[in-house]
Amino acid sequence: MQNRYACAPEHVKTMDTTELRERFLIEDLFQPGEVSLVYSHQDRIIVGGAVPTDGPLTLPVPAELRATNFCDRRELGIVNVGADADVTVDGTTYTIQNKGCLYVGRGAGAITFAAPGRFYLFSAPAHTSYPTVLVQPGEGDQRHLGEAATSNVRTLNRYIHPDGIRSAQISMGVTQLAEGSMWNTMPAHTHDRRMEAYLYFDVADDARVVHLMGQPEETRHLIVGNEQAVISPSWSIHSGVGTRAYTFVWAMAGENQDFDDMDHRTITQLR
Ligand SMILES: O=C[C@H](O)[C@@H](O)CC(=O)C(=O)O
Ligand SMILES: [Zn+2]
Repeated sequence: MQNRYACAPEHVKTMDTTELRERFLIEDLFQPGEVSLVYSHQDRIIVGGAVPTDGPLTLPVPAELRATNFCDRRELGIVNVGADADVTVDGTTYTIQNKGCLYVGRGAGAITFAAPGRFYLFSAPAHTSYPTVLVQPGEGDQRHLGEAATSNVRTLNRYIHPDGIRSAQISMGVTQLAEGSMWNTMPAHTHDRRMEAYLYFDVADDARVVHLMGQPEETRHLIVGNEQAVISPSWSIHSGVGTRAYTFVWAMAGENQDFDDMDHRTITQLR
C-alpha cells in the first residue's frame, strides 16, 4: 500500500507540477490482476482500485492497518466503473452494475472481487457498524444540476449519505456529465469539515480533465486522465473541466455528513 502524508496549503503553494501530481494525483490505481491501495493521511482514508482478470481478487489487509480483516475498524464504499460484476462479502455475493455502489460496514470479513468488474474503493475509519448494502445506478437520491449555457448539465447520484445507505463517516456518489457539458462544481466550494476524493472515469482516451485544486485564492491544476483519482484536502477547491464529458465518483470523510454544508465561493473570487 502506498502512503501519502497530508500537506499544508503553505507547502502546496511552492510545488511544481511533478510534486503536485505525486502528492495529489493517483495515476495507476487500476492495474490488471491487482488490488492497488493508497493510504492518505487526509482523514486516514484509503482509495483503491481492483481489476480482476484471470480469477477473483481478494482485498488484502495491509500490514499498516495492524488488523486481521480490512474492515476490522473501517468501512468501505465500492463503485463499479466497469461491466456488471460480483463482489463477495463474508460469503454473500452482490452483483454491482456499472456505476452501482456497494457499502461494506465495519466488521466484515473476507471481500473478493470478480471479473469483469473494475472496482473503485474508498475506505475510512468507522466508530460503529452499519449493514452492508447494495444500491444500483438510478436507485440513489438524484439531483439534476447545471445548465447548457454554463456547460455543466449533470446528474448527481448520492448513494452513501444519512438518508440513503447509512455509514459512520463516508459520503459517496457518482456525478455524470451530459454530452456537451464539461464543468463540474463551478462555482467551486470547500468544506473544512470534510476531505474529498474524486475518481474521474469514462474519460475518452484522447481527452483529459483539468482538475482545479488549492485554496480558492491560490489555485493550482492537475491534468487528469481516465480512471485517475485526486485527493482533495478539506481546504482545497475541487472542480474540473474536461475537454469533453466524463463521469466521476466523489467520496468524502471527516467531521460531518451534511452534503450541503459547503463553503461556497463565487467564480470571481478565484485566483
Ligand atoms: O461536496 C460535494 C462534491 O464536491 C461533489 O458532490 C460535487 C459534484 O459532484 C458536482 O457538483 O457535480
Ligand atoms: Zn465538495
